[in-house]
Amino acid sequence: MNFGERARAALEAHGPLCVGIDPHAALLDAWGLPQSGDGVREFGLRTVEAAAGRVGAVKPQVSFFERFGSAGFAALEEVIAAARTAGLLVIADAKRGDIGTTMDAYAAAWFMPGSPLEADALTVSPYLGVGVLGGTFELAERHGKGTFVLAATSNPEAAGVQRARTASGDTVSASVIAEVSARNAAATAEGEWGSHGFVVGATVDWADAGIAPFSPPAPILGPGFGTQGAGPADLRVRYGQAAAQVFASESRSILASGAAGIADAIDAAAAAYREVLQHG
Ligand SMILES: O=c1ccn([C@@H]2O[C@H](COP(=O)(O)O)[C@@H](O)[C@H]2O)c(=O)[nH]1
Repeated sequence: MNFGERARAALEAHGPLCVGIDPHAALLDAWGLPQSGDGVREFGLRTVEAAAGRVGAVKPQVSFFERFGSAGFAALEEVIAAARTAGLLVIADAKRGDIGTTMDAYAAAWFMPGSPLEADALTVSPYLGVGVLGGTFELAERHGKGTFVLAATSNPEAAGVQRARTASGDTVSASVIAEVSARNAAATAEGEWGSHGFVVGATVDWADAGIAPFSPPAPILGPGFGTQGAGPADLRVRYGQAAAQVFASESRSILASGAAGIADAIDAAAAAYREVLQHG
């Protein structure tokens, strides 16, 4: 099964909630864990244990592991492996973007079967040109992996770059979506979801971003829920017809409940998103 279809199956089985694994320094303190590789390992493994069976996907934020160097990366390897063993889709949020030959090495790190950091999908930046992602797309497709391309990110600072107009008059966000959609169409059988999804923040006004109407046959990663201000109702308000395609990503809002409360927090949030999908 390609990644697009695996994402679709996960969304159908579990609903939209995607649990972010972001071991901020303050959260490590609140969880009573050390500021070290051991701390982020324990934080990640406890989050995975709580998420398993409750949601379809987790999104480890690589930066919070990277700050502990090799110990942090060793911890991340364990967290990713535990999540995948538990049947969770792992979306590695590393936002890789570089020239094509360098991207190929990133793709090998995150997609090659047996690689220490093997994940199911990776966030990638198209801002060196969508063309640099060709080798990454190809390796992902070959191994049933996927990408989430930064199209319209949740942060307000993105507007200046992403809402700018290209020579055709489209916004940069819209042109990224069009280029990646063309790749999906060429690489995917009729009726299947493509393996290259889009990051479209839950805080983004689609008319302003020039991306409405937008309902691609591909998954959407929607950060911006929870601490950044969007709530479950924004699944319909923001994503409209594409609501059922969205992994609604929450990190701090769930992780703040602590190790003792995280399972209940995930249950409550997951139910709230499913309710919006079922009853509007
Ligand atoms: O547009 C984007 C893309 C990625 N992110 C990442 O998602 C989480 C959000 O964390 P919260 O605690 O739920 O706010 C974090 O890892 C970001 O790097 C994003 O926020 N916006």
